[in-house]
Amino acid sequence: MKPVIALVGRPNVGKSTLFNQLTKSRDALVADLPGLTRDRKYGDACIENKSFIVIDTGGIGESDLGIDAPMAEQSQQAIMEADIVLFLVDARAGLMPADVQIADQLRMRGKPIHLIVNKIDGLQEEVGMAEFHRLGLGETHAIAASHGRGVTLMMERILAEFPEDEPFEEDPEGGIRIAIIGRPNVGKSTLVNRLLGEERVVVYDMPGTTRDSIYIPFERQGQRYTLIDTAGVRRRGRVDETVEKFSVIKTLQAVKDANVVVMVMDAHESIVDQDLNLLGFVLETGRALVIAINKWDGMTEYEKLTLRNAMQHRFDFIPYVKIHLISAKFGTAVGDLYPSIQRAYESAMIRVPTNRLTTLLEDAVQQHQPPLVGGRRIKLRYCHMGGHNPPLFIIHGNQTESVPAVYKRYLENIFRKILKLSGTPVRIEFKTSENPFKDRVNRLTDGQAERRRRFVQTHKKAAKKRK
Ligand SMILES: Nc1nc2c(ncn2[C@@H]2O[C@H](COP(=O)(O)OP(=O)(O)OP(=O)(O)O)[C@@H](O)[C@H]2O)c(=O)[nH]1
Ligand SMILES: Nc1nc2c(ncn2[C@@H]2O[C@H](COP(=O)(O)OP(=O)(O)OP(=O)(O)O)[C@@H](O)[C@H]2O)c(=O)[nH]1
Repeated sequence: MKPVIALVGRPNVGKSTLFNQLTKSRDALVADLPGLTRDRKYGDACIENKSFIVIDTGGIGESDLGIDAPMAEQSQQAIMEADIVLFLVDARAGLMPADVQIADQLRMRGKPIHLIVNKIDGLQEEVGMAEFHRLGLGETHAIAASHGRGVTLMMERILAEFPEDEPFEEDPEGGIRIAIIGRPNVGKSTLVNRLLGEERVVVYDMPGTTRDSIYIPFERQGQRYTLIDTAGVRRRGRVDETVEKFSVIKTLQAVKDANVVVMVMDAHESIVDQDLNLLGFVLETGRALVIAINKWDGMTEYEKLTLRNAMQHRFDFIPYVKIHLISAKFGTAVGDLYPSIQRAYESAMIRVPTNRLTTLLEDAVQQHQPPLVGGRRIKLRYCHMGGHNPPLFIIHGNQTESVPAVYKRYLENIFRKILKLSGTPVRIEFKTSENPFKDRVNRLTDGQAERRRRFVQTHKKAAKKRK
Protein backbone atom coordinates (compact mmCIF):
# COMPACT_ATOMS: atom_id res chain seq x y z
CA MET A 1 0.00 0.00 0.00
CA LYS A 2 1.19 3.47 -0.85
CA PRO A 3 1.68 5.69 2.17
CA VAL A 4 -0.78 8.52 2.71
CA ILE A 5 0.68 11.83 3.88
CA ALA A 6 -1.40 14.69 5.27
CA LEU A 7 -0.27 18.33 5.32
CA VAL A 8 -1.62 20.30 8.25
CA GLY A 9 -0.93 23.69 9.76
CA ARG A 10 -2.27 27.21 10.14
CA PRO A 11 -3.49 29.05 7.04
CA ASN A 12 -0.77 30.62 4.94
CA VAL A 13 2.15 28.50 6.17
CA GLY A 14 2.62 27.11 2.66
CA LYS A 15 0.64 23.86 2.55
CA SER A 16 -0.70 24.46 -0.95
CA THR A 17 2.75 25.44 -2.16
CA LEU A 18 4.24 22.23 -0.79
CA PHE A 19 1.33 20.19 -2.14
CA ASN A 20 1.99 21.59 -5.61
CA GLN A 21 5.72 20.92 -5.32
CA LEU A 22 5.06 17.32 -4.40
CA THR A 23 2.42 16.60 -7.00
CA LYS A 24 3.97 18.45 -9.96
CA SER A 25 2.44 16.20 -12.49
CA ARG A 26 4.69 14.91 -15.20
CA ASP A 27 2.23 15.84 -17.88
CA ALA A 28 -0.13 18.41 -16.51
CA LEU A 29 -3.19 17.06 -18.26
CA VAL A 30 -5.53 17.63 -15.36
CA ALA A 31 -3.37 19.65 -13.06
CA ASP A 32 -5.95 22.33 -12.52
CA LEU A 33 -8.81 20.09 -11.48
CA PRO A 34 -9.98 21.05 -8.02
CA GLY A 35 -9.70 18.66 -5.12
CA LEU A 36 -11.81 15.61 -4.65
CA THR A 37 -13.75 17.19 -1.88
CA ARG A 38 -14.43 20.80 -1.22
CA ASP A 39 -12.00 21.20 1.61
CA ARG A 40 -9.39 18.52 1.10
CA LYS A 41 -7.21 18.10 -1.91
CA TYR A 42 -5.75 14.72 -2.81
CA GLY A 43 -2.75 14.33 -5.05
CA ASP A 44 -0.60 11.62 -6.52
CA ALA A 45 3.10 12.08 -5.89
CA CYS A 46 6.32 10.23 -6.47
CA ILE A 47 9.78 11.03 -5.14
CA GLU A 48 12.86 8.92 -5.81
CA ASN A 49 10.75 6.06 -7.11
CA LYS A 50 8.49 5.97 -4.07
CA SER A 51 4.96 6.98 -4.69
CA PHE A 52 2.51 8.22 -2.13
CA ILE A 53 -0.79 10.05 -1.78
CA VAL A 54 -0.71 13.53 -0.35
CA ILE A 55 -3.68 15.31 1.24
CA ASP A 56 -3.79 19.06 1.62
CA THR A 57 -6.12 19.99 4.45
CA GLY A 58 -7.68 23.39 4.04
CA GLY A 59 -5.84 24.80 7.03
CA ILE A 60 -6.59 24.83 10.70
CA GLY A 61 -7.85 28.28 11.66
CA GLU A 62 -8.00 30.03 15.01
CA SER A 63 -11.71 29.36 15.16
CA ASP A 64 -11.09 25.62 15.05
CA LEU A 65 -8.84 25.80 18.05
CA GLY A 66 -10.84 26.92 21.05
CA ILE A 67 -9.53 25.62 24.36
CA ASP A 68 -11.14 22.22 23.96
CA ALA A 69 -12.79 22.65 20.61
CA PRO A 70 -12.00 19.78 18.30
CA MET A 71 -10.18 20.45 15.12
CA ALA A 72 -12.31 21.00 12.05
CA GLU A 73 -13.90 17.78 10.87
CA GLN A 74 -12.03 17.81 7.59
CA SER A 75 -8.59 18.09 9.19
CA GLN A 76 -9.45 15.30 11.61
CA GLN A 77 -10.61 13.17 8.75
CA ALA A 78 -7.41 13.76 6.81
CA ILE A 79 -5.26 12.95 9.84
CA MET A 80 -7.22 9.78 10.48
CA GLU A 81 -6.69 8.63 6.92
CA ALA A 82 -2.99 9.44 6.91
CA ASP A 83 0.00 7.26 7.75
CA ILE A 84 2.20 10.26 8.37
CA VAL A 85 1.35 13.84 9.29
CA LEU A 86 3.49 16.73 8.09
CA PHE A 87 2.89 19.67 10.39
CA LEU A 88 3.94 22.88 8.67
CA VAL A 89 5.00 26.05 10.45
CA ASP A 90 6.21 29.37 9.07
CA ALA A 91 9.82 30.30 9.88
CA ARG A 92 9.16 33.93 8.99
CA ALA A 93 6.15 34.29 11.25
CA GLY A 94 7.86 32.41 14.06
CA LEU A 95 6.13 30.24 16.64
CA MET A 96 2.47 31.25 17.04
CA PRO A 97 0.04 30.25 19.81
CA ALA A 98 -2.06 28.42 17.21
CA ASP A 99 0.99 26.28 16.32
CA VAL A 100 1.26 25.17 19.92
CA GLN A 101 -2.42 24.27 20.01
CA ILE A 102 -2.24 22.32 16.78
CA ALA A 103 0.83 20.47 18.08
CA ASP A 104 -1.06 19.50 21.25
CA GLN A 105 -4.00 18.21 19.26
CA LEU A 106 -1.78 16.31 16.85
CA ARG A 107 0.07 14.58 19.65
CA MET A 108 -3.21 13.12 20.90
CA ARG A 109 -3.84 11.38 17.59
CA GLY A 110 -0.81 9.17 17.94
CA LYS A 111 0.24 9.39 14.29
CA PRO A 112 3.89 9.79 13.27
CA ILE A 113 4.46 13.54 12.96
CA HIS A 114 7.19 15.45 11.18
CA LEU A 115 7.62 19.12 11.88
CA ILE A 116 8.24 21.09 8.70
CA VAL A 117 9.71 24.56 9.14
CA ASN A 118 8.83 26.29 5.86
CA LYS A 119 9.94 29.58 4.27
CA ILE A 120 13.50 29.08 5.47
CA ASP A 121 14.79 30.97 2.39
CA GLY A 122 16.82 34.03 3.36
CA LEU A 123 17.08 32.86 6.96
CA GLN A 124 19.80 30.97 8.72
CA GLU A 125 18.56 27.44 9.06
CA GLU A 126 19.51 26.92 12.69
CA VAL A 127 18.13 30.28 13.76
CA GLY A 128 14.91 29.78 11.82
CA MET A 129 14.33 26.41 13.39
CA ALA A 130 15.44 27.11 16.94
CA GLU A 131 12.22 28.29 18.54
CA PHE A 132 10.16 25.46 17.03
CA HIS A 133 12.12 22.84 18.97
CA ARG A 134 10.00 23.95 21.91
CA LEU A 135 7.07 22.15 20.34
CA GLY A 136 8.82 18.92 21.22
CA LEU A 137 7.70 17.11 18.10
CA GLY A 138 9.57 14.33 16.33
CA GLU A 139 11.81 14.86 13.38
CA THR A 140 12.22 18.42 12.12
CA HIS A 141 12.99 19.53 8.57
CA ALA A 142 13.73 22.97 7.18
CA ILE A 143 12.47 23.73 3.68
CA ALA A 144 11.52 26.50 1.30
CA ALA A 145 8.51 25.04 -0.45
CA SER A 146 8.20 27.83 -3.00
CA HIS A 147 11.79 27.28 -4.14
CA GLY A 148 11.60 23.51 -3.81
CA ARG A 149 14.59 23.74 -1.47
CA GLY A 150 15.04 20.80 0.89
CA VAL A 151 11.84 19.14 -0.30
CA THR A 152 13.35 16.06 -1.93
CA LEU A 153 15.77 15.50 0.95
CA MET A 154 12.94 15.84 3.44
CA MET A 155 10.76 13.35 1.56
CA GLU A 156 13.63 10.90 1.26
CA ARG A 157 14.01 10.94 5.03
CA ILE A 158 10.28 10.71 5.65
CA LEU A 159 9.85 7.82 3.24
CA ALA A 160 13.05 6.05 4.25
CA GLU A 161 11.33 3.00 5.69
CA PHE A 162 8.91 2.59 2.81
CA PRO A 163 9.89 0.34 -0.08
CA GLU A 164 10.44 1.59 -3.60
CA ASP A 165 7.68 1.05 -6.14
CA GLU A 166 7.85 -2.24 -7.88
CA PRO A 167 7.83 -2.09 -11.65
CA PHE A 168 4.73 -3.52 -13.25
CA GLU A 169 5.33 -7.03 -14.44
CA GLU A 170 4.15 -8.25 -17.78
CA ASP A 171 1.96 -10.95 -16.30
CA PRO A 172 1.95 -10.60 -12.57
CA GLU A 173 0.96 -13.45 -10.33
CA GLY A 174 -2.62 -12.28 -9.91
CA GLY A 175 -3.09 -11.33 -13.58
CA ILE A 176 -4.65 -8.03 -14.60
CA ARG A 177 -5.54 -5.91 -11.61
CA ILE A 178 -8.86 -4.13 -12.11
CA ALA A 179 -10.14 -1.47 -9.71
CA ILE A 180 -13.88 -0.86 -9.71
CA ILE A 181 -14.44 2.69 -8.56
CA GLY A 182 -17.20 5.29 -8.50
CA ARG A 183 -19.35 7.42 -6.23
CA PRO A 184 -21.56 5.78 -3.64
CA ASN A 185 -24.60 3.94 -4.96
CA VAL A 186 -23.64 3.88 -8.65
CA GLY A 187 -23.72 0.07 -8.57
CA LYS A 188 -20.13 -0.99 -7.88
CA SER A 189 -21.03 -3.98 -5.71
CA THR A 190 -23.67 -5.12 -8.16
CA LEU A 191 -21.11 -4.93 -10.95
CA VAL A 192 -18.47 -6.80 -8.96
CA ASN A 193 -20.91 -9.61 -8.28
CA ARG A 194 -21.97 -9.67 -11.90
CA LEU A 195 -18.40 -9.71 -13.22
CA LEU A 196 -17.52 -12.59 -10.98
CA GLY A 197 -20.70 -14.55 -11.61
CA GLU A 198 -22.66 -15.23 -8.47
CA GLU A 199 -21.32 -18.70 -7.78
CA ARG A 200 -17.74 -17.58 -8.00
CA VAL A 201 -17.69 -14.95 -5.33
CA VAL A 202 -14.96 -15.91 -2.96
CA VAL A 203 -14.52 -13.23 -0.43
CA TYR A 204 -11.35 -13.19 1.55
CA ASP A 205 -11.72 -11.58 4.89
CA MET A 206 -8.83 -9.24 4.59
CA PRO A 207 -7.66 -7.90 7.89
CA GLY A 208 -7.25 -4.19 8.00
CA THR A 209 -9.03 -0.94 8.29
CA THR A 210 -11.94 0.50 6.35
CA ARG A 211 -9.28 2.03 4.19
CA ASP A 212 -8.43 -1.25 2.53
CA SER A 213 -10.23 -2.60 -0.48
CA ILE A 214 -10.99 -6.27 -0.98
CA TYR A 215 -8.82 -8.13 -3.50
CA ILE A 216 -10.57 -10.93 -5.34
CA PRO A 217 -8.52 -13.12 -7.66
CA PHE A 218 -10.37 -15.04 -10.37
CA GLU A 219 -9.93 -16.55 -13.78
CA ARG A 220 -11.95 -16.17 -16.93
CA GLN A 221 -11.28 -17.85 -20.27
CA GLY A 222 -7.73 -18.65 -19.27
CA GLN A 223 -6.88 -15.09 -18.24
CA ARG A 224 -6.17 -14.32 -14.60
CA TYR A 225 -7.56 -11.18 -12.98
CA THR A 226 -7.67 -9.59 -9.57
CA LEU A 227 -10.66 -7.40 -8.88
CA ILE A 228 -10.03 -4.61 -6.44
CA ASP A 229 -13.39 -4.00 -4.88
CA THR A 230 -13.67 -0.59 -3.25
CA ALA A 231 -17.31 -1.05 -2.28
CA GLY A 232 -16.83 -4.24 -0.29
CA VAL A 233 -18.73 -7.23 -1.59
CA ARG A 234 -21.90 -7.68 0.40
CA ARG A 235 -21.89 -10.94 2.21
CA ARG A 236 -24.93 -12.90 1.26
CA GLY A 237 -27.03 -14.34 4.06
CA ARG A 238 -25.73 -11.99 6.64
CA VAL A 239 -28.16 -9.75 8.34
CA ASP A 240 -25.68 -7.44 9.89
CA GLU A 241 -23.94 -6.52 6.71
CA THR A 242 -22.06 -3.36 7.27
CA VAL A 243 -22.16 -0.95 4.44
CA GLU A 244 -18.86 0.79 4.49
CA LYS A 245 -18.79 4.46 3.89
CA PHE A 246 -17.30 5.71 0.68
CA SER A 247 -13.68 6.55 1.31
CA VAL A 248 -11.69 8.70 -1.04
CA ILE A 249 -8.42 7.24 0.18
CA LYS A 250 -9.61 3.70 -0.40
CA THR A 251 -10.51 4.65 -3.94
CA LEU A 252 -7.22 6.39 -4.61
CA GLN A 253 -5.21 3.49 -3.21
CA ALA A 254 -7.15 1.08 -5.38
CA VAL A 255 -6.48 3.21 -8.45
CA LYS A 256 -2.77 3.33 -7.74
CA ASP A 257 -2.70 -0.39 -7.20
CA ALA A 258 -4.54 -1.27 -10.41
CA ASN A 259 -3.50 -1.81 -14.00
CA VAL A 260 -6.91 -0.92 -15.33
CA VAL A 261 -9.59 1.18 -13.65
CA VAL A 262 -13.27 0.63 -14.38
CA MET A 263 -15.02 3.82 -13.43
CA VAL A 264 -18.73 3.34 -12.82
CA MET A 265 -21.26 6.15 -13.21
CA ASP A 266 -25.03 6.24 -12.89
CA ALA A 267 -26.95 6.84 -16.12
CA HIS A 268 -29.81 8.41 -14.21
CA GLU A 269 -27.67 11.02 -12.56
CA SER A 270 -25.78 13.80 -14.17
CA ILE A 271 -22.02 13.77 -13.95
CA VAL A 272 -21.01 15.76 -10.92
CA ASP A 273 -17.77 17.32 -9.79
CA GLN A 274 -16.91 14.29 -7.71
CA ASP A 275 -17.03 12.06 -10.80
CA LEU A 276 -14.81 14.44 -12.70
CA ASN A 277 -12.38 14.78 -9.85
CA LEU A 278 -12.09 11.04 -9.48
CA LEU A 279 -11.57 10.83 -13.20
CA GLY A 280 -8.95 13.55 -12.97
CA PHE A 281 -7.06 11.55 -10.38
CA VAL A 282 -7.19 8.41 -12.48
CA LEU A 283 -5.79 10.31 -15.46
CA GLU A 284 -3.08 11.85 -13.31
CA THR A 285 -1.90 8.46 -12.11
CA GLY A 286 -1.78 7.30 -15.73
CA ARG A 287 -3.73 4.12 -15.17
CA ALA A 288 -5.59 2.51 -18.05
CA LEU A 289 -9.29 3.32 -17.95
CA VAL A 290 -12.66 1.97 -19.03
CA ILE A 291 -15.87 3.88 -18.27
CA ALA A 292 -19.08 2.00 -17.45
CA ILE A 293 -22.33 3.96 -17.43
CA ASN A 294 -24.58 1.78 -15.31
CA LYS A 295 -28.35 1.41 -14.80
CA TRP A 296 -28.94 1.59 -18.53
CA ASP A 297 -32.06 -0.56 -18.09
CA GLY A 298 -35.50 1.00 -17.93
CA MET A 299 -34.59 4.01 -20.06
CA THR A 300 -36.67 5.04 -23.09
CA GLU A 301 -35.05 5.05 -26.52
CA TYR A 302 -35.10 8.83 -26.47
CA GLU A 303 -33.38 8.98 -23.10
CA LYS A 304 -30.75 6.55 -24.30
CA LEU A 305 -30.02 8.60 -27.41
CA THR A 306 -29.77 11.83 -25.46
CA LEU A 307 -27.49 10.22 -22.94
CA ARG A 308 -25.25 8.67 -25.56
CA ASN A 309 -24.72 12.07 -27.17
CA ALA A 310 -24.14 13.81 -23.88
CA MET A 311 -21.52 11.23 -22.83
CA GLN A 312 -19.69 11.47 -26.11
CA HIS A 313 -19.50 15.21 -25.72
CA ARG A 314 -18.58 15.09 -22.05
CA PHE A 315 -15.65 12.77 -22.54
CA ASP A 316 -14.33 14.09 -25.82
CA PHE A 317 -11.11 15.13 -24.06
CA ILE A 318 -10.26 11.45 -23.55
CA PRO A 319 -11.20 9.98 -26.93
CA TYR A 320 -9.05 6.91 -26.28
CA VAL A 321 -11.26 5.70 -23.43
CA LYS A 322 -14.00 3.17 -24.19
CA ILE A 323 -17.40 4.04 -22.78
CA HIS A 324 -19.79 1.16 -22.09
CA LEU A 325 -23.48 1.44 -21.40
CA ILE A 326 -24.39 -1.39 -19.08
CA SER A 327 -26.89 -2.72 -16.62
CA ALA A 328 -25.11 -4.46 -13.79
CA LYS A 329 -28.41 -5.51 -12.28
CA PHE A 330 -29.62 -7.36 -15.38
CA GLY A 331 -26.19 -8.24 -16.72
CA THR A 332 -26.69 -6.36 -19.98
CA ALA A 333 -23.43 -5.70 -21.86
CA VAL A 334 -21.34 -6.42 -18.77
CA GLY A 335 -19.35 -9.10 -20.62
CA ASP A 336 -18.29 -6.49 -23.17
CA LEU A 337 -16.18 -4.85 -20.51
CA TYR A 338 -13.64 -7.68 -20.65
CA PRO A 339 -12.33 -7.09 -24.20
CA SER A 340 -11.95 -3.38 -23.42
CA ILE A 341 -10.13 -4.14 -20.18
CA GLN A 342 -7.87 -6.57 -22.04
CA ARG A 343 -7.07 -4.07 -24.77
CA ALA A 344 -6.46 -1.26 -22.31
CA TYR A 345 -4.10 -3.53 -20.35
CA GLU A 346 -2.19 -4.65 -23.41
CA SER A 347 -1.86 -1.05 -24.58
CA ALA A 348 -0.67 0.05 -21.16
CA MET A 349 1.96 -2.69 -21.04
CA ILE A 350 3.07 -2.53 -24.66
CA ARG A 351 6.73 -3.16 -25.39
CA VAL A 352 8.19 -1.76 -28.58
CA PRO A 353 11.85 -2.11 -29.56
CA THR A 354 13.87 1.07 -29.98
CA ASN A 355 14.51 0.59 -33.71
CA ARG A 356 10.80 0.27 -34.45
CA LEU A 357 10.02 3.39 -32.41
CA THR A 358 12.83 5.30 -34.08
CA THR A 359 11.54 4.39 -37.54
CA LEU A 360 8.09 5.45 -36.46
CA LEU A 361 9.49 8.75 -35.22
CA GLU A 362 11.44 9.32 -38.44
CA ASP A 363 8.33 8.71 -40.54
CA ALA A 364 6.32 11.09 -38.40
CA VAL A 365 9.00 13.77 -38.67
CA GLN A 366 9.24 13.31 -42.43
CA GLN A 367 5.51 13.77 -42.84
CA HIS A 368 5.50 16.82 -40.70
CA GLN A 369 8.67 18.60 -39.58
CA PRO A 370 8.96 20.16 -36.16
CA PRO A 371 9.19 23.96 -36.37
CA LEU A 372 12.27 26.16 -36.57
CA VAL A 373 13.36 27.77 -33.34
CA GLY A 374 15.65 30.77 -33.62
CA GLY A 375 16.36 29.82 -37.24
CA ARG A 376 17.38 26.28 -36.30
CA ARG A 377 15.19 23.26 -36.86
CA ILE A 378 14.34 21.12 -33.84
CA LYS A 379 15.89 17.71 -34.41
CA LEU A 380 14.33 14.52 -33.08
CA ARG A 381 16.74 11.62 -33.42
CA TYR A 382 15.60 8.49 -31.71
CA CYS A 383 12.96 7.13 -29.40
CA HIS A 384 12.83 4.41 -26.78
CA MET A 385 10.44 3.25 -24.11
CA GLY A 386 10.92 4.50 -20.58
CA GLY A 387 8.07 2.80 -18.73
CA HIS A 388 4.70 1.08 -18.74
CA ASN A 389 1.22 1.54 -17.39
CA PRO A 390 1.17 4.19 -18.81
CA PRO A 391 3.56 3.71 -21.72
CA LEU A 392 6.28 6.33 -21.66
CA PHE A 393 8.10 7.23 -24.86
CA ILE A 394 11.37 9.08 -24.52
CA ILE A 395 12.46 11.04 -27.56
CA HIS A 396 16.01 12.29 -27.87
CA GLY A 397 17.06 15.21 -30.00
CA ASN A 398 18.16 18.78 -29.69
CA GLN A 399 16.29 21.92 -28.73
CA THR A 400 13.64 19.52 -27.49
CA GLU A 401 12.66 21.93 -24.75
CA SER A 402 11.15 24.06 -27.53
CA VAL A 403 8.92 21.34 -29.00
CA PRO A 404 5.47 22.97 -29.04
CA ALA A 405 2.52 21.27 -27.35
CA VAL A 406 0.72 20.77 -30.66
CA TYR A 407 3.67 18.91 -32.08
CA LYS A 408 3.80 16.69 -29.02
CA ARG A 409 0.10 15.93 -29.51
CA TYR A 410 0.75 15.19 -33.17
CA LEU A 411 3.40 12.63 -32.20
CA GLU A 412 1.15 11.16 -29.53
CA ASN A 413 -1.63 10.67 -32.09
CA ILE A 414 0.72 8.96 -34.51
CA PHE A 415 2.06 6.65 -31.79
CA ARG A 416 -1.48 5.84 -30.71
CA LYS A 417 -2.62 5.12 -34.23
CA ILE A 418 0.30 3.04 -35.43
CA LEU A 419 0.76 1.09 -32.20
CA LYS A 420 -3.02 0.76 -31.80
CA LEU A 421 -3.06 2.05 -28.25
CA SER A 422 -6.47 2.21 -26.65
CA GLY A 423 -7.70 2.86 -23.14
CA THR A 424 -4.43 4.16 -21.73
CA PRO A 425 -2.90 7.59 -21.44
CA VAL A 426 0.41 7.97 -23.24
CA ARG A 427 3.33 10.00 -21.99
CA ILE A 428 6.03 11.51 -24.12
CA GLU A 429 9.21 12.97 -22.69
CA PHE A 430 11.87 14.80 -24.61
CA LYS A 431 15.55 14.76 -23.82
CA THR A 432 18.10 17.02 -25.33
CA SER A 433 21.24 15.12 -26.10
CA GLU A 434 24.05 15.79 -28.50
CA ASN A 435 24.34 13.67 -31.57
CA PRO A 436 25.86 10.48 -30.11
CA PHE A 437 28.30 10.21 -33.04
CA LYS A 438 29.55 13.79 -32.64
CA ASP A 439 29.77 13.15 -28.93
CA ARG A 440 32.09 10.24 -29.44
CA VAL A 441 34.24 12.26 -31.87
CA ASN A 442 34.56 15.02 -29.30
CA ARG A 443 35.79 12.56 -26.72
CA LEU A 444 38.63 11.18 -28.89
CA THR A 445 42.17 11.64 -27.63
CA ASP A 446 44.46 13.87 -29.73
CA GLY A 447 46.16 10.85 -31.32
CA GLN A 448 42.84 9.21 -32.20
CA ALA A 449 41.50 12.47 -33.61
CA GLU A 450 44.57 12.90 -35.81
CA ARG A 451 44.29 9.32 -37.16
CA ARG A 452 40.58 9.87 -37.81
CA ARG A 453 41.29 13.11 -39.70
CA ARG A 454 43.87 11.40 -41.93
CA PHE A 455 41.53 8.47 -42.54
CA VAL A 456 38.66 10.75 -43.62
CA GLN A 457 40.97 12.76 -45.90
CA THR A 458 42.34 9.67 -47.64
CA HIS A 459 38.80 8.45 -48.24
CA LYS A 460 37.71 11.78 -49.63
CA LYS A 461 40.69 11.81 -52.03
CA ALA A 462 39.95 8.25 -53.13
CA ALA A 463 36.33 9.17 -53.77
CA LYS A 464 37.38 12.14 -55.91
CA LYS A 465 39.75 9.99 -57.94
CA ARG A 466 36.97 7.48 -58.61
CA LYS A 467 34.87 10.27 -60.07
N1 LIG B 1 9.31 33.09 1.16
C1 LIG B 1 8.59 32.00 1.05
N2 LIG B 1 7.26 32.10 0.86
C2 LIG B 1 6.55 30.97 0.75
C3 LIG B 1 7.16 29.70 0.82
N3 LIG B 1 6.20 28.76 0.69
C4 LIG B 1 5.03 29.42 0.55
N4 LIG B 1 5.24 30.76 0.57
C5 LIG B 1 4.23 31.82 0.44
O1 LIG B 1 3.34 31.78 1.52
C6 LIG B 1 2.02 32.13 1.11
C7 LIG B 1 1.03 31.08 1.55
O2 LIG B 1 1.27 29.88 0.88
P1 LIG B 1 0.13 28.80 0.66
O3 LIG B 1 0.79 27.61 0.06
O4 LIG B 1 -1.04 29.36 -0.03
O5 LIG B 1 -0.27 28.51 2.17
P2 LIG B 1 -1.38 27.52 2.75
O6 LIG B 1 -0.84 26.98 4.01
O7 LIG B 1 -1.81 26.54 1.73
O8 LIG B 1 -2.56 28.52 3.06
P3 LIG B 1 -4.12 28.16 3.20
O9 LIG B 1 -4.58 27.64 1.87
O10 LIG B 1 -4.72 29.50 3.53
O11 LIG B 1 -4.26 27.18 4.30
C8 LIG B 1 2.09 32.32 -0.39
O12 LIG B 1 2.17 33.69 -0.67
C9 LIG B 1 3.38 31.60 -0.77
O13 LIG B 1 3.95 32.16 -1.92
C10 LIG B 1 8.58 29.64 1.00
O14 LIG B 1 9.20 28.57 1.04
N5 LIG B 1 9.24 30.81 1.12
N1 LIG C 1 -31.88 -0.11 -12.24
C1 LIG C 1 -30.66 -0.51 -11.90
N2 LIG C 1 -30.28 -0.46 -10.62
C2 LIG C 1 -29.04 -0.86 -10.29
C3 LIG C 1 -28.13 -1.32 -11.28
N3 LIG C 1 -26.96 -1.62 -10.66
C4 LIG C 1 -27.14 -1.37 -9.35
N4 LIG C 1 -28.39 -0.91 -9.13
C5 LIG C 1 -28.98 -0.53 -7.83
O1 LIG C 1 -28.31 0.60 -7.32
C6 LIG C 1 -28.20 0.53 -5.90
C7 LIG C 1 -26.76 0.65 -5.47
O2 LIG C 1 -26.02 -0.45 -5.96
P1 LIG C 1 -24.67 -0.93 -5.27
O3 LIG C 1 -24.12 -1.99 -6.13
O4 LIG C 1 -24.90 -1.21 -3.84
O5 LIG C 1 -23.84 0.40 -5.40
P2 LIG C 1 -22.36 0.73 -4.85
O6 LIG C 1 -21.75 1.65 -5.83
O7 LIG C 1 -21.64 -0.51 -4.53
O8 LIG C 1 -22.71 1.53 -3.55
P3 LIG C 1 -21.76 1.82 -2.27
O9 LIG C 1 -21.35 0.51 -1.70
O10 LIG C 1 -22.65 2.61 -1.38
O11 LIG C 1 -20.61 2.63 -2.75
C8 LIG C 1 -28.82 -0.79 -5.50
O12 LIG C 1 -30.15 -0.56 -5.09
C9 LIG C 1 -28.79 -1.60 -6.79
O13 LIG C 1 -29.83 -2.55 -6.86
C10 LIG C 1 -28.58 -1.38 -12.64
O14 LIG C 1 -27.88 -1.77 -13.56
N5 LIG C 1 -29.85 -0.95 -12.88
